[in-house]
Amino acid sequence: MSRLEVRDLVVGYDAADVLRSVSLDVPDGSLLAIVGPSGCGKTTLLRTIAGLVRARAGEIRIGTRMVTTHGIHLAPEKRRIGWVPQDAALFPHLTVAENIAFGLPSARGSAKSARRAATRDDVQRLLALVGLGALGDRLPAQLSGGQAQRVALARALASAPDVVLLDEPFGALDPILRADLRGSVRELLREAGVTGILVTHDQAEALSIADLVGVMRGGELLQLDTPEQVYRRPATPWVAGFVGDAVFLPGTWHGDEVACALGRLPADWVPDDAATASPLEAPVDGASVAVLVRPEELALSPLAADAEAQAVGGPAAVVTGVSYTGHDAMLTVVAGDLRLEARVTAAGLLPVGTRVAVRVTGRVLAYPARA
Ligand SMILES: Nc1ncnc2c1ncn2[C@@H]1O[C@H](COP(=O)(O)OP(=O)(O)OP(=O)(O)O)[C@@H](O)[C@H]1O
Repeated sequence: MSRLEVRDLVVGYDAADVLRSVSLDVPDGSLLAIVGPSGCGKTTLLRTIAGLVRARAGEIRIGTRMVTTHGIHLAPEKRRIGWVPQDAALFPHLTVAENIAFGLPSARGSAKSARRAATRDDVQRLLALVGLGALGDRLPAQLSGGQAQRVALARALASAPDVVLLDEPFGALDPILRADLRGSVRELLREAGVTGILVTHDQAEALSIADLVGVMRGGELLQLDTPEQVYRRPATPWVAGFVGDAVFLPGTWHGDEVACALGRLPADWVPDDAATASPLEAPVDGASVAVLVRPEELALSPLAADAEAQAVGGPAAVVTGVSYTGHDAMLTVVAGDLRLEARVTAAGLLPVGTRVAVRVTGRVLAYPARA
């Protein structure tokens, strides 16, 4: 178990840099999930930490060991890092137990040694840990996708790594298996006490299983925070839209309130560069801002007439669409030029055509308005 620190990492394959000064810190035994659009550099980050790609600049430290810095590039096999790829990548001619034994340092990457080691207690313990105690003699072709991923995790843990890197480990699985496996992988990593980085395309997955979430775009890490902070206080409007549904309204700043189409709302200011700017640097009164409202922050109350809407204080609107998902539903609500998405529980479902008053619950966030 070890802390992982990355400082000002710059990586490129050809002329252009693919990672641009990425810094992150994953405490001992924590799981960091990295999300970001395709091509933003997630896999490159994992490959560089693993030592498979050389950095142009920056440092990587695992515990007290510096594994990458100017003039130093520790070989991948010496980094004490386990790797779980998207497709499990098991050896087809080795049994489950032999595949796991292959990861033992004593097997030294040899199939012959792995066959000999397959009956060892530590292999049996790893098999039990990933819930496959009865399947040690099976070949990979006789496993389901989820079972194969568990074997890949056990093989990665066999070397007693300080850090495990998981590159889209659930990507090829169906949604039910995926949900089931991600819960158990989180528990297994915790039990093994290993620090982990998980790359995923699934924002909900990142928010639900990780201790920390890193949001990348164009080779930069835009935010590294707890899942709650990333969702509740995104560093930029782009992050807000990437990690969840977001409505942005134009507004003006007035002290700790904004005025926008949904009325005058209590608001917190999020400066352009949340990491460095002082929170005191709020805009001047009357300055234009972009107001973030999440769909679940909109409360809808059905109305009998326009007069009632005015009494409630919010704009009168009408429900024009319903997207039902079982436990909740997304309602499209239109008020004049304003089009909003509001998330309601199944019990709060309103039919198309219902006239409603719209109210914002809680504080909203205000970002610098983009020209
Ligand atoms: N071996 C390589 N040689 C040259 N360019 C590469 C190489 N591997 C990746 N790239 C480029 O580096 C950039 C980042 O790729 P990377 O695979 O790290 O992104 P990613 O965020 O993991 O993408 P995805 O989500 O699609 O897997 C992309 O523009 C990609 O084309």
